[in-house]
Amino acid sequence: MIDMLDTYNRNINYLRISVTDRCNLRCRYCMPEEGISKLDHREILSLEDIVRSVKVAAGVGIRKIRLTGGEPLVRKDIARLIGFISEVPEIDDIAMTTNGVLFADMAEQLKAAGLDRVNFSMDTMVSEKFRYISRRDHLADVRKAIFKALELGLEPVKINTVVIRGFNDDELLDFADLAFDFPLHIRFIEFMPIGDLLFWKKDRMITSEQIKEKIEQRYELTPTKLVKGSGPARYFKLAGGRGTIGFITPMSHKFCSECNRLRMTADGKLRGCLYDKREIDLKKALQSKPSDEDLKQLFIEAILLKPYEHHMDAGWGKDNPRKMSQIGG
Ligand SMILES: Nc1nc2c(ncn2[C@@H]2O[C@H](COP(=O)(O)OP(=O)(O)OP(=O)(O)O)[C@@H](O)[C@H]2O)c(=O)[nH]1
Ligand SMILES: C[S@@+](CC[C@H](N)C(=O)[O-])C[C@H]1O[C@@H](n2cnc3c(N)ncnc32)[C@H](O)[C@@H]1O
Ligand code: SF4
Ligand code: SF4
Repeated sequence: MIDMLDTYNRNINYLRISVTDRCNLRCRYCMPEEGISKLDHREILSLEDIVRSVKVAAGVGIRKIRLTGGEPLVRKDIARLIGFISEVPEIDDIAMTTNGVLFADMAEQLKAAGLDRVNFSMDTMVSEKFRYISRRDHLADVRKAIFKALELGLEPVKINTVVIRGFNDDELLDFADLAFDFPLHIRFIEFMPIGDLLFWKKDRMITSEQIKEKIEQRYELTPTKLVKGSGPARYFKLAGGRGTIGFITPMSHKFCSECNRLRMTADGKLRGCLYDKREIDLKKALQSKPSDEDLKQLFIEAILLKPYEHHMDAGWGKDNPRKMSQIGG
């Protein structure tokens, strides 16, 4: 098995696949109320194309796959896709990032297909606030999903919470309590200026330092490296508690020097960085009956295109056509 290093000597072993740009929520920071122009069925990668791409990617060092979206669970053949990916011998971790709305009823099927673990997004634990931020009434389904994942042992079970001043910064201790009471890993994410910035304001962003200070009013925090994962979060144990809290700090402390990832969009573009609009057109290549070696070269090209770091300060740019839901986070 090979390791693939990029231009800056980083080992790229993690592929995030956005399987659809559709979603059953409309989070204000991610999607407008009317949704986004939905890709036609023919424009998105087929199940076969995704599986073939994963096999090729495994040949250039990819070991971890994360399925994301849009909302990955609205893609009809998602369990079959997981089943096929789990047969690729080099892949040792299949994870998903989901809003959880459809998860509880599908959980057994997903686990049986080979899903190893799940990260749920939940920004608030208050029903009216959930309705406000996601423009839909599904908090109860998300909670049910989280406990179902725990029951099935899809561990570690993580929760992604984008912290937004004036919206959920009054709930930080409630989230910490949740991690104290249950074996859950709550990750506070710094709000990023991505997409059409409909909800973004600089003063809505709270740094992880500020969040940590607030939590230390109630809990003693000790760093831990024991939470399985491939992402940038830094974790802390809560003295006496069952879970952990984590911080994802794209704004206050870039983690690009440890970047290990590549992204594939639903319409088949390889993207070297969340924030870099340059893309490699895998879908177009797939239409011309390429050899595996041809495809492999495209993956290598995308890896070598990875920038040293993001330039969020320079802004998203009007010519950057994608929104967060079309990249997958
Ligand atoms: N700037 C930046 N933010 C990222 C990157 N990867 C993840 N994030 C942020 O962190 C959030 C959570 O990521 P997840 O989809 O849960 O995946 P992960 O943290 O890589 O997953 P683990 O393997 O469980 O550690 C994303 O939605 C983004 O907001 C990245 O490469 N760059
Ligand atoms: C784009 S969603 C896709 C997967 C799935 N629909 C979900 O919500 O988990 C992935 C993650 O991106 C996060 N996200 C979206 N916009 C963001 C922003 N501007 N800043 C930080 N995180 C963001 C969401 O909170 C979610 O955890
Ligand atoms: S963050 Fe996830 S759940 Fe919310 S609108 Fe975006 S894709 Fe959908
Ligand atoms: S912003 Fe780009 S370079 Fe930095 S960690 Fe994320 S994907 Fe990697």
